[in-house]
Amino acid sequence: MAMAGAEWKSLEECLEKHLPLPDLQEVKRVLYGKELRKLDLPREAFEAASREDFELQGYAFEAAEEQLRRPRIVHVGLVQNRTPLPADAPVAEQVSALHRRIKAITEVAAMCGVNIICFQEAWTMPFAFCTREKLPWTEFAESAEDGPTTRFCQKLAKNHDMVVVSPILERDSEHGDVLWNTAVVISNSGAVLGKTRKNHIPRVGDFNESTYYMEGNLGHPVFQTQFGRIAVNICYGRHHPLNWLMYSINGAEIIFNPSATIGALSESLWPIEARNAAIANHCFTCAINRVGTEHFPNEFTSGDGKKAHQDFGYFYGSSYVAAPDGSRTPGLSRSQDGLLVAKLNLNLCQQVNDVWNFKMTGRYEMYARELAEAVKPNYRPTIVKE
Ligand SMILES: NC(=O)NCCC(=O)O
Repeated sequence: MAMAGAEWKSLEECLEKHLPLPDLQEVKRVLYGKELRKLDLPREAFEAASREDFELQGYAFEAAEEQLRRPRIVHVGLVQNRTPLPADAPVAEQVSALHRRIKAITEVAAMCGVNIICFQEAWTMPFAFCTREKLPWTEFAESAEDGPTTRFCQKLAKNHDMVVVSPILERDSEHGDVLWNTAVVISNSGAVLGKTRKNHIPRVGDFNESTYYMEGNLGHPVFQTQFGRIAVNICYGRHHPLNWLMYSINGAEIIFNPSATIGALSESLWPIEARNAAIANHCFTCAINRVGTEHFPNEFTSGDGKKAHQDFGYFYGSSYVAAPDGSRTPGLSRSQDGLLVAKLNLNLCQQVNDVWNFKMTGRYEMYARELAEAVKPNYRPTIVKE
């Protein structure tokens, strides 16, 4: 089956080009829950985005007014980007170029009043795990606590009074120098609030990440920020409903899903999974994917009998935000760097919870009991036969 690259800009652009207005409105109602109000972002922000050659979009999710609680408004920023330098450029130069790119995008986010910004998975490097080679890719790993990227993000956070979620390749020197796929959460004060690790490591296609790091060992931490309680479900974790659930059980109101995924594998799943998680868990979810094709110096095979190749496939961007009522923003483009700003009213989480009651009707105790049995080596599935 044909798989579009950069030439197919987005589902939204395609629908808008081809559907008559009344049909378009109905299609948007079904695809996006409802049409969200566009945010009135500052003109200078659009000018800067255009100068820096990235897309800027902004949408608002509304909630009903309450008598006892004031609206709990937070602006989130989702960043998707290409790697500016080729993968065979010197490591330090690639990292610096990415720092410069992210600084420019974060400055525009600040103009738009963003309170919490999240970058894409392993944002300081090409997604080189397909290669199964160690050097030079392991040289991109850094300390989560005081590596150069964390120090860079601390400055961004403090300068812009913004919480920064920075997904990196971590080297943990306190524990045998091992690598992890980690997101560092930096408070708007500039302090490192903590870190969380990718719980599910893919073993699909060219996602050979298990060659580099193990499943995370930090559980499902939720970070209390000045702007709300946040969690980070890194990439492949989005296929695991219980992973989303555990962040929600720990109180997450916004779950970020920084990702790196390609069209041939997951593009039809992408619009469903984070949106479904927002619905199922009465929270907001923010799905972020990188953009473009990354070429590697050496050929690698995919273990499928096909010819060796030097790229992973096409990272299709399409980052979006979904709300607990099932509504969602349109996606950013499939082909361009971008910043998506979303204004959330966190009161919506409890409002939807009170209507749909998934937290109340969830049979967690029954699942816990049954799962505890099911994972035992001598378990026999409950199948009733004639
Ligand atoms: N980065 C990552 O875990 N990708 C796996 C593929 C996918 O989840 O779509």
